[in-house]
Amino acid sequence: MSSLAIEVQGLVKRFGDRTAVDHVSMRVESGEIAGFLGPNGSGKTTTMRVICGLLTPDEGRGTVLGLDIRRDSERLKREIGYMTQRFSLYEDLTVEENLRFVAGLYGIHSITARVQEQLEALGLTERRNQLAGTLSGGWKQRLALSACVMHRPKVLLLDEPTAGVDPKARRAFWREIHRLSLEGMTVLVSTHYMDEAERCHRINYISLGKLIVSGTVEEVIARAALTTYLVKGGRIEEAENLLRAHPDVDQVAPFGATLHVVGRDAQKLNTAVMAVASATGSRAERSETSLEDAFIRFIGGTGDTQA
Ligand SMILES: Nc1ncnc2c1ncn2[C@@H]1O[C@H](COP(=O)(O)OP(=O)(O)OP(=O)(O)O)[C@@H](O)[C@H]1O
Repeated sequence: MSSLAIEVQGLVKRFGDRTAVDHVSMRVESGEIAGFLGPNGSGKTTTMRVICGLLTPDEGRGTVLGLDIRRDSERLKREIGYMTQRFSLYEDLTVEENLRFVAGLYGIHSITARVQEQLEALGLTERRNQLAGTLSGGWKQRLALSACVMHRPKVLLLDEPTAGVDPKARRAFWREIHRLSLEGMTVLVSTHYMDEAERCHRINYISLGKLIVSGTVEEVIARAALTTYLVKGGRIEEAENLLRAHPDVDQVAPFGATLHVVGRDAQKLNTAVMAVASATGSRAERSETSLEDAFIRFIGGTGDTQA
């Protein structure tokens, strides 16, 4: 079998006259954590639903674990774990009862042993008798993840699993994702958080239904071909206004008392930044371009204003 867990080509999904997914091709290697990023409404959820066989594409083809996403959709549903954005648990059941219920749905034979294993794997043992409704957001997500991998899927699709969860709980959640990946699970995860994108082996960026760029974080940043300066000190507000109005400057973003200044033409940006720094008594220094800068540049290229 190929080492590709997910391979889709030219996927198109329309809702009426709206094209939610527009000729998307994507490959995810086995055991890889692939990030799926893009503005709201750019087509991430729809693409995931097509990949797991819940929606039939209008055009295009694809395989997951060698299974055809159109023909083998019923088998696919058993091979894939899918955590939706609003994954719901039974709030008036305990953690353990929720897991036992899910194990029953999947027709798992030795439910007690499997549930015990899942409780331990996700650090939920101490909370096994707690009502799911009383868990914090982070623990609810861990329980949801636990439910989604109960049937030991080889591919896991996670749709914004950590939205609204605090940083500590997000970190714990990502430890689980990495653990599952080390065990050989392939993960496709959508997120709006840049730090989460950086935890992925590769990322895919979609805008207005079109896949704009795929690659490692370094490759994606390099593809944006941007130059970045940090400007600080002096009359910083005046510097910000001048830089914003400058034709050779593409982005100006304040981070505390520092301006993050980005441009496509390194030479012209250098000239612009140095002139403004000198006029306003500020200091300017070259800096690394961030993933966020790169994404904003890609959105600029597609005319999507939803970022
Ligand atoms: N069942 C549906 N019927 C009609 N339009 C839909 C349906 N599902 C999605 N859409 C539209 O398709 C587009 C893509 O939506 P989708 O939910 O896939 O985006 P997304 O990238 O997951 O967004 P978000 O980050 O907000 O979750 C949106 O314009 C959405 O309104």
